[in-house]
Amino acid sequence: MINIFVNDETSPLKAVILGAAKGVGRTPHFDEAYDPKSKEHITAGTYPKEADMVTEITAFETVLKKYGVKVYRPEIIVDYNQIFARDIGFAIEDKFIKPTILKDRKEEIKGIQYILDKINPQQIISVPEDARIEGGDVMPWKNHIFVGYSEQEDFDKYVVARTNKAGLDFLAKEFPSKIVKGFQLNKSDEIAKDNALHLDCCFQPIGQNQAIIYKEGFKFEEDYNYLKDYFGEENLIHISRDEMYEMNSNVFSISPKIVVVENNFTRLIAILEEKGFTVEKVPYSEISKMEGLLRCSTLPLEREK
Ligand SMILES: NC(=[NH2+])NCCC[C@H](N)C(=O)O
Repeated sequence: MINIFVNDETSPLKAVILGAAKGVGRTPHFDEAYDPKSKEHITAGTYPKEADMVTEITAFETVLKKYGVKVYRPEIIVDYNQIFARDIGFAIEDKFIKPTILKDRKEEIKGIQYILDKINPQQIISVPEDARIEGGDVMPWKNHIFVGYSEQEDFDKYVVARTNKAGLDFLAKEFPSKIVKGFQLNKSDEIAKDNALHLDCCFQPIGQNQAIIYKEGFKFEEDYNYLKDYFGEENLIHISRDEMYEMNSNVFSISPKIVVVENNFTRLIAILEEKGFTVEKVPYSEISKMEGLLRCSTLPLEREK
C-alpha cells in the first residue's frame, strides 16, 4: 500500500511520482501543441529532443534519491508526453484526486495506474466531468488550498485555461475545513510571456512562510494583495516577466530547507542561498521549452506530517 499525505508544498518529501521523458517521440506539429512556449520552439526548430530531456529528468531523479525520497515513474506510453506528472492527479491530506484534464493529455493517467492501484481505493476521489482541474493549479498550504482558475468566459476562450469555477467549487466542497482560495490568472494561447499556464507558473510557496511570485500573472491585483498580506511583503521574492517565462517560480521543495532549482536561475539561486536555503541545481532548460519545469514534473504522494 502507498501512503498518501500532502498538506503543504515544502514538508519533508517521502514519496513522489516523477514524470518520464522516455517515449515522448517526435516533435509535435504546431497544431498539436497546447501551450504557447512549445509552439514558439516548434516554429523556431528548437523543440527539445527526447535524449536531452531524459538526461535532465534523470539528473532531477538523482537529486531526489540522494535525499532518500521514494521515486515512482510512469509506465511508458509510446509517442506520448508524460513529463508533467503534476497535472494528472494530486494529493491533498490523505486523499488522491483524479481530475478531468485537457483532452490532449487524457491518456497520461494510464501510465500511473499501476501506482494508483496501490492506494486504498477509499482514499481516491474522482472529479465530476464538468469540474476541470489540473494539479499545477492546486497548492495545499496549511489551512489553505490555493487554486489558480478561470471563470467561464476565459475558460471557454483559452486552451491554457485548465481549471474552471466548477473545479474550484468541487475542492471547496470536498475540503470544508480548508480555506479554498481561487485566483484568476492572466492567459494567452499565443504569447508565452503573457501566459500563466498554471498557478505554479507564477507563484510557489517555499520554506515555512515565504513564496516566489510574479505579480502580473494574477488577473486581479486584489488576489496578489491577498497573498502579499498572507505571507508578508518581506517574505516574497518577486520575479520579472522574463523570469516567469523561464519558469523561476516552478522550483520544487524537498523540505523547508532544500529547494531544487534550474541551474541557470542565477539571480534566484543567489537570493535563496542568501536566505539560508540549500539549493540543489539541475539542468532543465530543454524541458522548460514546453512551459513546464521542476514542480510540474513531480506529483508528491507523501510528505511528513
Ligand atoms: N503544472 C504545470 N505548470 N504544468 C505544465 C504543463 C505544460 C504542458 N505543455 C501543458 O500545456 O499542459
